[in-house]
Amino acid sequence: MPGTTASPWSAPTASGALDATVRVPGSKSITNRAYVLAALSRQPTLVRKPLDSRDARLMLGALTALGGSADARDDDVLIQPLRPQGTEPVQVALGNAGTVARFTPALAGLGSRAVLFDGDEAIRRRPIAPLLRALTDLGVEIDDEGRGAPPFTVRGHGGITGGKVELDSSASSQFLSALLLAGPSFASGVTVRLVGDAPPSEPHIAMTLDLLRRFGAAPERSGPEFHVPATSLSLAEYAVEPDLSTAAPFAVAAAVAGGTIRIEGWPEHTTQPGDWLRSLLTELGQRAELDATGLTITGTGEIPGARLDLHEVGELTPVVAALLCFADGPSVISGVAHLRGHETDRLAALATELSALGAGVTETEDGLAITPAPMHRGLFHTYDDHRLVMAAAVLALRIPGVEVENPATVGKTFPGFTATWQSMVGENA
Ligand SMILES: O=C(O)C1=C[C@@H](OP(=O)(O)O)[C@@H](O)[C@H](O)C1
Ligand SMILES: C=C(OP(=O)(O)O)C(=O)O
Repeated sequence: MPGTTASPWSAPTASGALDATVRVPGSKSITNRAYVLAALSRQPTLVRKPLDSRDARLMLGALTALGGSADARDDDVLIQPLRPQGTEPVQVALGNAGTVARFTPALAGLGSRAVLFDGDEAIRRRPIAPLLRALTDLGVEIDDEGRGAPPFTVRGHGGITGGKVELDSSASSQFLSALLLAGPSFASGVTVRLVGDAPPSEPHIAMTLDLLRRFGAAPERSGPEFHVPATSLSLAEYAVEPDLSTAAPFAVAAAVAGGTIRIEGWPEHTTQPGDWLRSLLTELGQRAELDATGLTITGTGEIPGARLDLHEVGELTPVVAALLCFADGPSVISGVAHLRGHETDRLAALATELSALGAGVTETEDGLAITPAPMHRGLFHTYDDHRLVMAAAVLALRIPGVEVENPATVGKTFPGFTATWQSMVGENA
């Protein structure tokens, strides 16, 4: 069984209706995009209130290895542009961060070194071959010994010509985002023509285009074709929004336990997929009110079954699946076959762990079928997946005695999760 030998976390059960205000850290997806674009800019960028977590630190480590630098200033981080110097080989540690694994190889192609990319066992199993093929087609020299997966070496030759390329981004939207983020720095820009099934996670593609525009690029999209002209990027300062996918377990907590949860700083306009939770919760009969200070969710504790296509918001699946275990009828989640290539095979992990606690959960070809049933205490395995820790916390609100294995793995995106969760429920951390 995956995981570490650290003690499990006894996740708290709600003793009554919830009443709490919570603040979640910065968005992983925005932070790591802002860091990449800042490193590719011609002048330093002050990234305000970025996420500080394992994935964000891995991104800073990668940029430092590639010739950039980052200085923490209170809650902010000043990123210096990449100044690749020297020719000796370096290494980039990927951990299990999809954004680092997918976004940084192109940056190595812009430098003049051999850069070895490798990380956790799990990242070696996650899809990346279509991206490596597209980078190769754009003139980047990559040696992966035919694996199409880490470990692989990018041999930089001082720049990337760029131009037109075909890409199958159906296994992960991050392949497309990777080419678009680096595109302004290619000599001829980049034109990506998507082939194969549509990429998942459409909001994350919109996020990439939004961030590119803020840094001065002019991406264009026409059906399956994306064009990013060569541009000199720059943005003096950029403030990161709170992470709405990290906010997801807090947002659904009021629906599960009843009561009111306020999430500070929920943006009024955003490209984050987590914003879809407002319409989901409303559709499920809860109240979600957004104003300039944040989002207030008032829940009933009663949840109807639902049929949900989560193709665009796949990373919310673990928390939504946990929520639907408390519905008053069956539910079906579809459109998320690609979750088999996330931090772990999330469909298998959720079917196994939710069933082990008593729910009727089975895998379908592209999702989960959930038949609620009385659930009971037990150890919830987390497969080194932060979002499984969050899903288990949601279950524990109504099931006494849920023990969460390896809670520290939540540090991928929110190192303070268990303490914040306990204070939301009214327990001392
Ligand atoms: O670009 C991004 O920041 C992300 C895109 C999505 O990846 P997939 O398209 O691989 O699901 C999402 O699940 C991941 O958590 C973050
Ligand atoms: C899929 C996820 O992460 P990654 O950025 O590693 O792809 C996630 O956070 O749910």
